[in-house]
Parts: sequence; C-alpha cells; structure tokens
Amino acid sequence: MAQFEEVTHSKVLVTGAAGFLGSHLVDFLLKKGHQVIGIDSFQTGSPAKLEHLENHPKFKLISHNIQTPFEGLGLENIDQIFNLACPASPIHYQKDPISTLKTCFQGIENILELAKANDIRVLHTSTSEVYGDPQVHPQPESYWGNVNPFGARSCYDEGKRVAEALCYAYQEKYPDLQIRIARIFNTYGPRMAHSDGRVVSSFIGDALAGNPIKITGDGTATRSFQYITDCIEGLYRLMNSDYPAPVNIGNPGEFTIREFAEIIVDMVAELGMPKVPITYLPRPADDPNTRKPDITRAKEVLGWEPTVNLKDGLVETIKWHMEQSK
Ligand SMILES: O=c1ccn([C@@H]2O[C@H](COP(=O)(O)OP(=O)(O)O[C@H]3OC[C@@H](O)[C@H](O)[C@H]3O)[C@@H](O)[C@H]2O)c(=O)[nH]1
Repeated sequence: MAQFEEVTHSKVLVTGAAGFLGSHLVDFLLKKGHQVIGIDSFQTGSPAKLEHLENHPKFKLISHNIQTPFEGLGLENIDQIFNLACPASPIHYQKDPISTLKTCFQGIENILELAKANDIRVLHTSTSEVYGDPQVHPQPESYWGNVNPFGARSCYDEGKRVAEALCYAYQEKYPDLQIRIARIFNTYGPRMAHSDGRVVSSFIGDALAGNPIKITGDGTATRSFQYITDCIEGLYRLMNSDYPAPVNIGNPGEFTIREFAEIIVDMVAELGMPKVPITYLPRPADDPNTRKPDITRAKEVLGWEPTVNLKDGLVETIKWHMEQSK
C-alpha cells in the first residue's frame, strides 16, 4: 500500500467549492480542522450550497474563474489544492463547449503554475469519461479509452484527457511537484439539484413531483453509482497518499438505467406517493453504453473502497430532495 499520511491543520484551496462535490469536500475538510479557501465562478455552482458556512472562522469564499490566473488573490501560502472546478453534467458542459475546454486546460494550467511557484500539492479531478464508450469492462486505469475527439461530448472528455496530459507533462518536467489524479465515476447525493440534469437527481426530482421518469435511450445503458461521502473520502485519501498516477474513485455496483429507474419508482412509491410511469426519449449523442470502475488500484494504494450501498445512499438523497420542495 502507498503511504497515506494525514496532514493536520493545513490550508487547503478547493476550486469549484460551490458545486456538488466541492461543497461536500469543503464541509469534510473543515470538520477535519483544516483552513479552507473556496473558489467558484458560479457558472454551475451556487453560493446557496455554502450558505451554512457564511460565518465559519476557517472558511473563505472567493469569486474567481480558474480560466484566469490566480495572481493577486493571496493564495501563495496554500498547502494543497483540490481542483474540482468544471461543469460536470452533460447538459451543462455541452452548453458552452469552448468554455468547458478552457476550464479543463487553462484552469489546470493556472493551478499547476501556482503550485509550481509555491510548492503546493495538487489533486486534479478527472473523470470516468476519459474512458469514453469503453470497450474494456470494467475499466482499469491502464485502459486508454474509446473517445470521440470530434463530437458533442469531446469538450469534456478530451478536455479532461488533456488536463491529465498536462499534469503528466508538469510532473515529468518538475519532479518535485506533487500531483494526484482522481478519475471520478458517477456520483450522487444531497445537493445535486433536480435541474442538474444527471440521471439520479432527474429521476428522483421527477418521481417526487409525480412526473414521468425520462430515460434517454432504451434503458439498456449501464452506470455504477457512488454515494458522495465515499467519493469525498477517496479524494481525501488520494490527496494525502504518495501515489502519482490516476486512481479510479467509484462504486463497482452496476445497473442498467431501466433497472435504476424502477428502483427510484419503487422507492418513491413506498413513501406513499403515486407510482410514476417510465417514458423514453432519444439517446444523447455518444452516450456511453456501459461504465463500471475497476477499483483494484484504489483498494491497494489507498486502502479505500465504497461503504454506502445504493439503497442507503438513495434514501438520504430522496430525503434531501423532499426537504427542498417543502
Ligand atoms: O434524465 C436523464 C439523464 C440521464 N439519463 C441517462 O442516464 C445515464 C447517465 O447519465 P448522466 O447524465 O447522469 O451521466 P453520464 O454518465 O452521461 O456522465 C457523467 O459521467 C461521469 C461524470 O464524470 C460526469 O459528471 C458526467 O459527465 C446515461 O445513459 C443517460 O443517457 C437518462 O436516462 N435520463
């Protein structure tokens, strides 16, 4: 196992702090006693996700787009940077593909420059989308992927791939620079709004509102869903490990989208609400057919694996959605 060394009371920068993952990571780091600076452009993130920290003595939120260098923001004394800033829902990252590419490439370039100049460790969040529509199943980190470089998803898939390539190039050129890469698989939980567009929040939001669930495609595509707390623990362990290559962070439990829709319909019906119908819409361009992480590496180098099963995670997520609609 690689060395996992918990750093106590450090100063940590989280980009994308007002996003779904970012806001949970900020809470987690503050609970651990760290001082946290959050950065967000509020393109898809929302200050409401951090409202509860408004007067927290160890938290500061800065409005900044990582496409722009960090000079003048006073970030020289940071110990660690988690780079989470990027629209992640397909409907969001495809809205302004040029901006998504800039966030991926210029964003990580600005972060690496800041890190290089000030000896800061960086964890970059990559994605299972670097595997594209995979022809190897499940996907280990050694798989190079099957990505369309010239299509609707390429702004994100290729953006995340070029960001990994830039991390690699910096590591080669500046061996003292500490870089960690997490390839995050589909993650869900409280604070992912109904309007986010990703499948878990869409299905739950619709089922609770009594609307039909909308499957895009024929429902045979598969995904593996990881609960937010497992993801955050995995990111934290990776940051504080000495492992320099990409690590999959995901839950290997795999479901077809139709199976998943049925689970949501049944869980919401068990709460005494009407059983909503399932409808079918056209499949989005280049939507991957299958996805499931091979987490052998994460188990070996981080001593990490997911602990929350799908039903338990969904109970918490449904509860959160119900509170939102009160
Ligand atoms: O309302 C919906 C949304 C999605 N889907 C389907 O559900 C599956 C999952 O779609 P999502 O939009 O939740 O997410 P995707 O797996 O396509 O992409 C995600 O992958 C991993 C992460 O890095 C990213 O956050 C995100 O890009 C797809 O097959 C999609 O077509 C629906 O059937 N209905």
